[in-house]
Amino acid sequence: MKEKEDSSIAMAEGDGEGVTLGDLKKKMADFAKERDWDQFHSPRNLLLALVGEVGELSEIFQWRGEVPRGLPGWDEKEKEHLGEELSDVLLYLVRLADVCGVDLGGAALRKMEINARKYPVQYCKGSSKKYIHYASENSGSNGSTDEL
Ligand SMILES: Nc1ccn([C@H]2C[C@H](O)[C@@H](COP(=O)(O)OP(=O)(O)OP(=O)(O)O)O2)c(=O)n1
Repeated sequence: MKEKEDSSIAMAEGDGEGVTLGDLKKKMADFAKERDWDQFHSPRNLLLALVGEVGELSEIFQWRGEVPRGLPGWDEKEKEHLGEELSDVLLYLVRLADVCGVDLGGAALRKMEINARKYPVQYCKGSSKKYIHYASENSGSNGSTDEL
C-alpha cells in the first residue's frame, strides 16, 4: 500500500521521464470519459481551448523582455506555473490530434523529415533565414520549392 501511495505521489509531482504521447492521449481520453466530457471535446472547442492556453503561456513571458535560456532568476513557483501552462498546451494538442484521428507522434516525425529536407545543413547552418532564401540553390535552376 505504501508503495502505491509513493508512486502516485511521484506521478502527481511530475516524474515524467519516459512518458509518451500515447500515454497522454489515453489519460486525456480517460479523463474526458470519466466526466462525460466527450460531448465538449469537439475539434473546434479543443482548438479554442488550446489557443486560450497558448495565451496563458504567453502571459508568463509578457513584458519580461528577452529571457535567457534556463530562466536564470526565476523562482520555483514561476517555473512550476510555466510547467502547468506548457502542459495545458500539450494536453489540448494531444487531445485535439486524437479526436481528429491524427497520429501526432507519426505526423511529427514525418514533419521533421520534411523540415530536414527543407533546411539542408549545408545551406542553413548558422542562419535563421526562411527556406525560401536558399531554396533556389537547393532545388535546381527554376527555384521551385515543390520538392521541399
Ligand atoms: N473541458 C475541459 C476543461 C479542462 N480540461 C483540462 C485540460 C487542461 O489541462 C486543463 C484546463 O483547465 P482550466 O480550463 O481550468 O484552465 P487552467 O488550468 O489554465 O486554469 P485557469 O484558467 O484558472 O488558469 O484541464 C479538459 O480537458 N477539458
